[in-house]
Amino acid sequence: MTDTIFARASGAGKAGVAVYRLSGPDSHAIANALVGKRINNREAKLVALRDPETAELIDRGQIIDKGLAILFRGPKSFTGEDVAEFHLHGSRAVEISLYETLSRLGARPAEAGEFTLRALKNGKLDLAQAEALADLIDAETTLQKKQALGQLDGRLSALAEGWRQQILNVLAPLEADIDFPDEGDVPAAVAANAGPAICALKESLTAFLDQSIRARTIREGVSIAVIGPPNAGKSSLVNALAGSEVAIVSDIAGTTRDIVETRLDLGGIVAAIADTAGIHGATKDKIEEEGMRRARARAKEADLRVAVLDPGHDYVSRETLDLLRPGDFLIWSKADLAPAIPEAAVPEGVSTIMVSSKTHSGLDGLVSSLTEALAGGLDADGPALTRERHAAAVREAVEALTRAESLIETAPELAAEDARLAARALGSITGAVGVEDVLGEIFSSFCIGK
Ligand SMILES: Nc1nc2c(ncn2[C@@H]2O[C@H](COP(=O)(O)OP(=O)(O)OP(=O)(O)O)[C@@H](O)[C@H]2O)c(=O)[nH]1
Ligand SMILES: [K+]
Ligand SMILES: [Mg+2]
Repeated sequence: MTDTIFARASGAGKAGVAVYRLSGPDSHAIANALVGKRINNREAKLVALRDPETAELIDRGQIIDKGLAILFRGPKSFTGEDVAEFHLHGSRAVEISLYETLSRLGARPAEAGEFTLRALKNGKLDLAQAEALADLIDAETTLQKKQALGQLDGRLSALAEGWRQQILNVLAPLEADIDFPDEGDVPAAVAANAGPAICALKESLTAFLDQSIRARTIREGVSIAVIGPPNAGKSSLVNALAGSEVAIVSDIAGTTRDIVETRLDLGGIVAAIADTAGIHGATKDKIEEEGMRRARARAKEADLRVAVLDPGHDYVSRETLDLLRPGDFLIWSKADLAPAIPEAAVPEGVSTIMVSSKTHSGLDGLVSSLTEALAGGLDADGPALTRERHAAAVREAVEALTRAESLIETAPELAAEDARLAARALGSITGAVGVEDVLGEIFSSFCIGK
């Protein structure tokens, strides 16, 4: 027997309206008892909620609150079970007395993600869609929202299911031949058909994996490290990009010691941009040394590096330039002072831009170049392997198909087994097979009430 669960579905804290949700076999009986009469299915009704045990007392009991009640009869509800929703005032006191009463009437507080888990178990959405729901709730940029909505619509699910079906189609004649062999081994015709089909699918999976790596940046965001010698204008640039004074700026070399991180929305990509300590030769200052160590480490692990050099300096920091990789940026700072750009051997594939953090000249150009580098050509609408879990499943399928391909002529039973493994791996994307063990992990990242 399933429990009846409840939680606040809207955000915590004081609010004009808060939405509470009950799901489970007793949810309608409990709702009707609170309201003191039967509520019709899918009809929003303004009601007073009372604790039924005190309702008979003087003054017809204390009301919990007045608000809207809506019932959804399963399976036509979010969870697929009977669901009741109350739209009450977002007050701590109302919440406390509602929770007390609901608990006494036999419902229990929901665990994180439990509503969605029930929806999954009742086939209202699959695992990729449940993940998309979490992504939609977490979405900070329009691009993230677009991607999550597409995934929620079942675009990845349809693709993964299609691949799995293709494998099953190849597998069926192969298995038939293994189970009922006319001759000793698989007829050449079956192997001749299955081989190319497996190979073609393997190729499309591999291509999809490659293209999906960038799509993940929409969901996960990217990290940018701003690096350069002391006083180059790194903190000033980060402040200009962020539009606020996130880092201390001064004319004293060595102002920034710790890494100062802030978030930017670059064309829908969430970028965590890190200001770092100035990198230069050796120092006797232990704190400065540690700052430089952190700066170099951050430069190495960031997705993109923006080096800042002051053209007015009488040297060009080779140490900084050596940290750059193709696709990174080199900013000549303090453009308003209009110094001549020194002759520096710029590493290959690095774009150079002149910027003044004081007058903001060149700043828009930098923002659009960064945006183009990160979000250019990204298709948020298409299906994508937005999580490592999806990519791992596809990689596993590719490996199994590669083995199947090589075994199809010599050991068809083993080839069939590998093809089954590949189908299983792809099925785990939507949760069609073998996901029980990961469910806990996925749903624990949900908020209570989702
Ligand atoms: N005129 C002008 N001055 C700038 C510009 N950018 C930075 N400065 C000045 O350059 C000095 C150093 O700037 P910061 O932003 O602190 O430099 P930094 O690279 O973060 O320095 P450290 O943290 O010490 O490594 C300050 O006096 C800034 O006002 C600019 O675009 N134009
Ligand atoms: K400084
Ligand atoms: Mg600084």
